[in-house]
Amino acid sequence: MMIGGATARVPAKINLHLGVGPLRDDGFHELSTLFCALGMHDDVTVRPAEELTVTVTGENRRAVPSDASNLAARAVVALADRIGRSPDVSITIDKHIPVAGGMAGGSADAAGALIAAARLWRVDRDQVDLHEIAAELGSDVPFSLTGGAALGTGRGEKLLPVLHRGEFHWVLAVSGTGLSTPDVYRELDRLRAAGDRTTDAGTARPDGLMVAIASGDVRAVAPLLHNDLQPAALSLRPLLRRTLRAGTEAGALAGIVSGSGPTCAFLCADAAAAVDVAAELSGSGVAKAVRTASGPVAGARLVPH
Ligand SMILES: C[C@@](CO)(OP(=O)(O)O)[C@H](O)COP(=O)(O)OP(=O)(O)OC[C@H]1O[C@@H](n2ccc(N)nc2=O)[C@H](O)[C@@H]1O
Ligand SMILES: Nc1ncnc2c1ncn2[C@@H]1O[C@H](COP(=O)(O)OP(=O)(O)O)[C@@H](O)[C@H]1O
Repeated sequence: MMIGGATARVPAKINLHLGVGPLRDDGFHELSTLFCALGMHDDVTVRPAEELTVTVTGENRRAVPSDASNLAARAVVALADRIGRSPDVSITIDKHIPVAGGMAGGSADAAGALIAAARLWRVDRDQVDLHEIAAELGSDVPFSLTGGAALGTGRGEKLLPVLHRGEFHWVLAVSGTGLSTPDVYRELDRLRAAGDRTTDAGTARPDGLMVAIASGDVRAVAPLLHNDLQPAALSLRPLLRRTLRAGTEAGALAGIVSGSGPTCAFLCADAAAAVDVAAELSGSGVAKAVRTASGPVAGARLVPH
């Protein structure tokens, strides 16, 4: 039977802990990070076509490339190369994850394209290791495939599932313009070269936070959120200090820059508190858009047509 198309739904991520070690010879930094997948998704649909095309729809479609540089297109080409077939498909991305926001939106689309194309082409996933292809596409792509909560090491591509209980409720303050991930890592290197490393977690494992996540106790989790990239993101975008302050003043338990930023993520006591914090932040004018989302949620998965 010929399949007409396949759609994958893929979550955004935040880093509950992002410890950045030294710059490696390959240009990446050694990480110790605790990823958490959030209930904010892109949908990626792959259909048979005469040539490889990318169409982007949805509220965050602007600034997403629709040529071969799109990470979803690169994912399809990588899988086609691996199994020795033509990559000619049409890819449609329904984009809801902020672009260049530190929430792994491009990685989500790559992971979605991989599992959707694998389904369309009936790839035997016991024979073809999608995780390995994902890691070649980007450091965050393997986590977009697996989702949940996971400890990421290496450059972020080596994953260990982390025990978690219950749901945590977040408010996301989204900026109008993104930050480039390499620029933020470079800024961290510059700040480190200039001296102060006292707040750096480096590659130590976040054991206390892992215990807190397993307990499901949001008040134990809140004070342990940490991001070594935050000073670099704040250095490039000083106005984010105001956003972080506004979130905690609005009643969040804690606020943190998400990954390389500029999205700020606020942990709230429960779902009702998240709605209140979101309403207050929306009125404060410190963000282009304010969203709520909870997690951990599942990683990339196929959805019925
Ligand atoms: C910072 C994080 C935190 O999860 O994500 P975002 O917040 O951007 O989503 C990740 O480390 C981003 O992962 P990802 O966006 O997949 O990065 P990649 O495409 O692999 O690498 C882009 C560039 O980021 C820098 N990079 C990335 C990962 C890493 N461990 N060290 C690095 O120095 C390098 O300059 C690299 O060339
Ligand atoms: N499918 C995609 N979705 C979003 N951005 C993409 C995609 N493919 C390529 N890009 C490029 O990747 C850059 C980083 O985007 P994104 O993955 O959303 O951010 P981040 O690395 O901060 O999580 C964007 O500026 C864009 O040019």
